[in-house]
Amino acid sequence: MVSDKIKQIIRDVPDFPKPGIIFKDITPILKNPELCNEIAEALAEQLIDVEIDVVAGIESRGFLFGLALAQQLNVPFVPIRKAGKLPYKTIQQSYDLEYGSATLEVHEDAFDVGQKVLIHDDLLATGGTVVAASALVQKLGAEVAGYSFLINLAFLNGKQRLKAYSDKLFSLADY
Ligand SMILES: O=P(O)(O)OC[C@H]1O[C@H](OP(=O)(O)OP(=O)(O)O)[C@H](O)[C@@H]1O
Ligand SMILES: Nc1ncnc2[nH]cnc12
Repeated sequence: MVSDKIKQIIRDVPDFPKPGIIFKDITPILKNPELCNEIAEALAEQLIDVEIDVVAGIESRGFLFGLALAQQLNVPFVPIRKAGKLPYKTIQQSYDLEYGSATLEVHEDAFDVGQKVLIHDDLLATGGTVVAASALVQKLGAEVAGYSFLINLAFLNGKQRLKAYSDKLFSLADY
């Protein structure tokens, strides 16, 4: 199964980027094109019953499979980026994550009012990052259609924080 393959190939790096964090390193996945294809297909398969107009991926690891997922679903892709990277007019949202804090931005014309936006990232930890992304989606008058991750660190209970936006949460490998 794809979840077993992901768990086998991921590298745990203790104390990165801070003492006490066990970092889930997905770079070994990227060296395996067959598994990358399988993951993109499995992400799309999980979403078969979800109405989705756009996939939004979060910089940077959310870009890796976000575009592949959008192509599988045949819908547009929107990059949600860290502050200062997007060239046109943006809106911003600051947040805390498992090991720090940051600001996310999206172009102000990224979504149309009422569009159903699937938020994709590689990993759900505390949920701070995707909550900020959800706030950006809502600020532009669009709706969060659901969330898609390769990995859910379920012991950190990020899911609880997402319920205010959508209870549709999909992941391929849970810890
Ligand atoms: O659920 P949270 O506690 O918010 O943490 C999850 C976020 O942390 C990581 O990103 P990071 O900010 O390290 O950036 P990167 O993708 O550029 O490595 C990961 O890719 C998620 O976006
Ligand atoms: N433990 C972790 N491993 C990889 N990325 C993360 N983002 C937040 N927590 C993480």
